[in-house]
Amino acid sequence: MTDSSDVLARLAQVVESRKGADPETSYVARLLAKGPDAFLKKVGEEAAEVVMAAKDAEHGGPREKIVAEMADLWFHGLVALAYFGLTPADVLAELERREGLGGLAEKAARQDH
Ligand SMILES: N=c1c2ncn([C@@H]3O[C@H](COP(=O)(O)OP(=O)(O)OP(=O)(O)O)[C@@H](O)[C@H]3O)c2ncn1[C@@H]1O[C@H](COP(=O)(O)O)[C@@H](O)[C@H]1O
Repeated sequence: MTDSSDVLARLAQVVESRKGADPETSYVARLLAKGPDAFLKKVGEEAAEVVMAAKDAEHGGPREKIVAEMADLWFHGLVALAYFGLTPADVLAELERREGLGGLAEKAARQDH
């Protein structure tokens, strides 16, 4: 039995291992071989599907659909991170950095608002 809290790190390793793998046998290798336009398009599509699933759930649709679409979004996001030499740990570190800093306070402190 594996620890699901490490799944992002494990999946990132698998994605990394697919760099240069055979696009005929690996979906990740195929996406990476096609280049950024392919997986960034998927990120956009999956984000839209999250929104649609959530809007459905507002009207009684299955919440499980949000989970499935969010998983697709996170997965394609991991492919994008890997392409740019980044990992889930980088994103988690950023969230950790923001811990305790309220969004409204952060916005007020920004020059560009
Ligand atoms: N978590 C995932 C994962 N989630 C979603 N997908 C694929 O992402 C695609 C999502 O596309 P859609 O839902 O839009 O369906 P589609 O119409 O088939 O997609 P397109 O033809 O538009 O690409 C599907 O082919 C899914 O199978 C994933 N493919 C792989 N993984 C993980 O990545 C690992 C490595 O995968 P391979 O590189 O294929 O070995 C796997 O072991 C899994 O752990």
